[in-house]
Amino acid sequence: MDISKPRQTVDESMNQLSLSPPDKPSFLTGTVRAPGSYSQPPKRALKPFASEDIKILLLENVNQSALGNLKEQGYQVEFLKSSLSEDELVEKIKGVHAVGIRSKTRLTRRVLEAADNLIVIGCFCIGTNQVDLEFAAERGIAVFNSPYANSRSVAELVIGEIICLSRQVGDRSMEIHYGEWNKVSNGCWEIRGKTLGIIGYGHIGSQLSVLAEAMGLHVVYYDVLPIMPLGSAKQLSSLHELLHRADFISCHVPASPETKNMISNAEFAAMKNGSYLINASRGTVVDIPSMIAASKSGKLAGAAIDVYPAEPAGNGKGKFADSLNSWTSELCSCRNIIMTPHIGGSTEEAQYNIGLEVSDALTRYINEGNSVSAVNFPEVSLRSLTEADTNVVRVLFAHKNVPGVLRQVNEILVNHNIKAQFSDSRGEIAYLVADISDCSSSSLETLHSRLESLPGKINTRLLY
Ligand SMILES: NC(=O)C1=CN([C@@H]2O[C@H](COP(=O)(O)OP(=O)(O)OC[C@H]3O[C@@H](n4cnc5c(N)ncnc54)[C@H](O)[C@@H]3O)[C@@H](O)[C@H]2O)C=CC1
Ligand SMILES: O=C(O)C(=O)COP(=O)(O)O
Repeated sequence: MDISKPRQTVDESMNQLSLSPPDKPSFLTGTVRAPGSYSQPPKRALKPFASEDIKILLLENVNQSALGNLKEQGYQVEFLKSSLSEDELVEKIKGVHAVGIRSKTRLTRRVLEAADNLIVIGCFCIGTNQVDLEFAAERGIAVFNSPYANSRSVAELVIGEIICLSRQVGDRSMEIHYGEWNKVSNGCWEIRGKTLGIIGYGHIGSQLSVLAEAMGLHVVYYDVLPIMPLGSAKQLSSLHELLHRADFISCHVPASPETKNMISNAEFAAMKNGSYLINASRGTVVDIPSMIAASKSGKLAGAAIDVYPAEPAGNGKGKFADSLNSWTSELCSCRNIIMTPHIGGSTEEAQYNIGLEVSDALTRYINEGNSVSAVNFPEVSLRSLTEADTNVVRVLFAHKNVPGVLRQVNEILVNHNIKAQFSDSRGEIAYLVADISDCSSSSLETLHSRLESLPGKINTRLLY
């Protein structure tokens, strides 16, 4: 069903709202859950449609906290443990209103073109490089993520890896698993007094900085933005200077054209002999064949890699092989290389919190049109309606950011009392939310079709 179109009339909806419990249908009785405030009088649950008609597709084993949260809303939720290929998604996404993914699932232009009902995407992770954000916005699809719920988990893993690399724990552990006793101190160091170079001093890089200083490391960092140092850390003006000074180098930049292969032959050449590299950001950031060469030449004393240019869609034996990345066996043969299967953010705490945060964002957007914290869309929020706001309809109108559209919209809304209105734009896209009163059922149908007929329209939703 097309959720953008009014299904029940306002009068019917109001009648249902006036029922008293326990007769009131469950999808109309609850108050809309929003983080933080529960103001008086109680919020009125806006529903554009019966909740059971909302279809949500959750991929990549998103945490059960999200599943519970979304099911509580009455939505139909399909839950899959692994990711899907582009071809599979093109079929699967048809009729879906919201999709939840993690870092693996690629929502390409082709997938989004096939998404006939999609209004919102939830990335249950930090990175959003796997989604065509610009095209999603052009289609009026808002994208949300969890900007820092797993930052601490990544920073802690990196701290552990710095010590493990420095003491060659990975190699010693592997040897003893195969029966070899190899008690050595050669090339094993304390980390105290060594220098950590952090590339990308954002949420994760800065957390790492604090933990590292507490362990006695000196911290230097490089970032394209001027960022206030924490503790005694020092920002350097060039990547080259960082490579030249650091004993340990850890990458915490997003995937972008600028960061693609940012650590390659020239950068390995600029590093100190016997330095260590850690990459728990994105697989595109480090050129692995160059890293293998640096490891074999002794330039690198060790490395810890959590992310890869190609990663398997789901768990399973034999999936991380040369067929995925041609250099896999060569990498596995290098000494003192710790390899982990993209687990930087995979802790119970992080996943539970991400599940709640992103499912809340999806629910707020579906139920109230609230786009605050969207990563690709104008951020607009109106106060929640209360039980006292009877006969009020919320209009959600995404449109092209060109002159004259707002005037045309207001010409359509002019026959109603506009109780509240807020509009904002982001690049080519604008988004208007308006609460209007005095809507009869017939005017609602007309309102919807008139807004839909405007030339600048991207999509229209009415909540009532
Ligand atoms: N391994 C894992 O499981 C996880 C990996 N990640 C990855 O870590 C990345 C970083 O995460 P956050 O710290 O939360 O991101 P963030 O956005 O808070 O910080 C990134 C920093 O990199 C800087 N930066 C961007 N381009 C740069 C360049 N060319 N050179 C130098 N600095 C540059 C930015 O100015 C920013 O300060 C994410 O984009 C994600 O790809 C995030 C969470 C878990
Ligand atoms: O948060 C991120 O960007 C990550 O890389 C973690 O991704 P994941 O949820 O483990 O697929």
